[in-house]
Amino acid sequence: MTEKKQMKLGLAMFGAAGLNFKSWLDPEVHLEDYPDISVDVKAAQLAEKGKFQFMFFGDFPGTKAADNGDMQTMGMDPLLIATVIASQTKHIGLGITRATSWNNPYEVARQFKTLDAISKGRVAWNAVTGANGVSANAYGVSLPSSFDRYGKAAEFVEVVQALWASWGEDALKLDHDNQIFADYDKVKSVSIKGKYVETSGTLPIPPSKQGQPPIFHSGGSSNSVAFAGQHADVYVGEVWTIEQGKAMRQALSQAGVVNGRKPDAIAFIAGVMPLIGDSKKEALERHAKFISEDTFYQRVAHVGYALGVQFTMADIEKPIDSEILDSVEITPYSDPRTENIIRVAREGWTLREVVYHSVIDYHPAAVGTAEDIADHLTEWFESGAADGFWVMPDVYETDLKRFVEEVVPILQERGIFHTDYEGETLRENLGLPYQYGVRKED
Ligand SMILES: Cc1cc2nc3c(=O)[nH]c(=O)nc-3n(C[C@H](O)[C@H](O)[C@H](O)COP(=O)(O)O)c2cc1C
Repeated sequence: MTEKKQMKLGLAMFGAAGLNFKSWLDPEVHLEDYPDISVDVKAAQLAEKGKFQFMFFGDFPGTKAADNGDMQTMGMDPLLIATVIASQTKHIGLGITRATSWNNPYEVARQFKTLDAISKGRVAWNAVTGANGVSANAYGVSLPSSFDRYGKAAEFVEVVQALWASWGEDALKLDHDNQIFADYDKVKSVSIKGKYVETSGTLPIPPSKQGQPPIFHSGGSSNSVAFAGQHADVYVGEVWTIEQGKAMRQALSQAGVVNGRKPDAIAFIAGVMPLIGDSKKEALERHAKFISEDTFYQRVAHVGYALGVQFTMADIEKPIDSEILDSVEITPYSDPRTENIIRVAREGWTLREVVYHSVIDYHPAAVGTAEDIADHLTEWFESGAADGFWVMPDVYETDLKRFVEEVVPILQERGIFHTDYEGETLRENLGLPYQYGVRKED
């Protein structure tokens, strides 16, 4: 019997008590010592207990929370948080974002190879261009056009990978008899002068257990997909329907093939917000506690905008009229969340409950019992919409715990999620080939 394909799970980590900005208000969360690294470590250990293949750290330097009731996220540097987590875990991978638009490639190469070595091959670099002008300004630069962002990103990754390979794979000797630590003829200086970045020097760190970190990438535009085709092993993206997921996977596959790679070379990881409860209603009520009045009304307006109507207060406690839903025309300019809004609304929820389904968010929600959430993941995975999921629980202490204790066992029983780590390194656990230096061919 051939083994069923296995989904990958990654935990979204933004250096807070959960993905919801109000997660700090959950009675189970104790943040008297904010910022408190032990909260992040505990979430990582919980995800490792659930055999998540990786954690995914975002990075938005320079930004501050929008509302006095919101928790600040990513105030601290994710690379440093991940370093502490690496020392307190054994298996889970650590995918960390560092944008190419405002960082320096030598610095990135050095930090990631150091952490990859320390963690014995559990690190990935999420090489994003970054689209946030506030972050760029904090680094004293302004954000260039998409063309230049991706032009620079491609050069940046090649410089980083060339630096990673500047220590020859077999340069380390540790030969006590002949007192030879390393063959330094095999440690070569890299000299690259590109249009956007340049370097001249060596990075004297031997390969980690996985050679070097795999490349993750997150974006959405065609430039981003083309960049991934050449450089990425894993793509974390925003899609709201199974059809959108399938199209994204197909686009990534084609972008890889154009670059001489195998059709399944790039794993597509879709975001999902698991809203878990003993019933759908209860899950929605719980999630509603984390949405402020202001945000709620902004989202009502947004749903109206996507559907081409202006809702009034009288509409909020009623299901959305089916005539409105029938008349919506989806065009390339529609909000990409529109089809998901319509799908949820057709289930007969009130407008208030439709909003509580997180239809106006960065990623779709899976709502209900552990079984409902497992069904959502199974359906998306088995229909080819994603190779895995970037899981965003509202609160780690409560929602992640339930996900690990209740959803993961169902996926394991269905034979679509592993029951233990396959190997020691992140590459082994993601099924990615060993790589050292700039990619040549798969
Ligand atoms: C899932 C996901 C995670 C992202 N995380 C970050 C991040 O942590 N830091 C950042 O500066 N940008 C982040 N971005 C933004 C991307 O860098 C990208 O610039 C943005 O999505 C715009 O897409 P485009 O570059 O394809 O136009 C993320 C995007 C996605 C889809």
